[in-house]
Amino acid sequence: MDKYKAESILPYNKKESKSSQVRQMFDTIAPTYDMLNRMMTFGIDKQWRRAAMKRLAAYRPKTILDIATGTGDLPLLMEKMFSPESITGIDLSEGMLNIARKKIDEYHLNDKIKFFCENCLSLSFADNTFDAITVSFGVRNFEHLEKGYSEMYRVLKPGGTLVVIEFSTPEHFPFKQLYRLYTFHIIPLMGKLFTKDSQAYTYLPRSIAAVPQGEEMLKIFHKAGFSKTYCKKLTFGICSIYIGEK
Ligand SMILES: C[S@@+](CC[C@H](N)C(=O)[O-])C[C@H]1O[C@@H](n2cnc3c(N)ncnc32)[C@H](O)[C@@H]1O
Repeated sequence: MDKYKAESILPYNKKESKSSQVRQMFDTIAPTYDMLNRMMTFGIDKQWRRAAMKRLAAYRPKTILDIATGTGDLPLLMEKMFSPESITGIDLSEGMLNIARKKIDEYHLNDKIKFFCENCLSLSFADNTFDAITVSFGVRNFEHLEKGYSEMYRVLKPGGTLVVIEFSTPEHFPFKQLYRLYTFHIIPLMGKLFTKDSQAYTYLPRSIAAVPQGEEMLKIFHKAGFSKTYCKKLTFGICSIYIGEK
């Protein structure tokens, strides 16, 4: 398996595994995660998720696995937009999942949306289980990107769809320069002011800068077995949607 730069970008130290550090980081920032997300993206993250789910809705999936589900925003949006038969959300962080569970309780969706704590590098589901898999803002945190994608391929049904939403970096002047200034200077400052974990918001721009983008990301899709792949850039290239089929 190839190694990717994003895999060596760690939140805290060199000793523990990336999965363990990522879990610790999200457990710590979970209480302020939603609020800071909205603030840092000026609420545009909601539009990015909606744009991606519009594309997924066209495939009419009935059973969906949302990987790195976090506080559960994507399952709730899917339920609202096209109401599939069932949605399973998995995440490494119990802290994030507890917030997701509270939201599902509030909306009385416990029968339809289920959350489990697991690492997506070794999923507990049988081969060919889901019609679709979604991952929003999760893949840059994976310890092994190729392992993550090959597990997704394994549990997806033949003909099933994978939709990945991930940050990317604008390539052209002046957005490239403005974006760098914003992510490397303003975001860490906000993180310091509003969370107990200032390192989490220096990890964010470093991990975005290192994650494979565009064609490079699609190459990893192909390596895992996905076909009919494409990438759509949003908002000057700040966010990208990647789609592939099994
Ligand atoms: C930036 S949050 C995104 C949450 C949510 N998908 C969203 O759109 O807001 C990234 C999430 O990925 C989870 N995560 C990272 N690596 C993971 C892995 N290997 N397996 C499962 N979850 C993982 C983290 O715990 C965290 O909740």
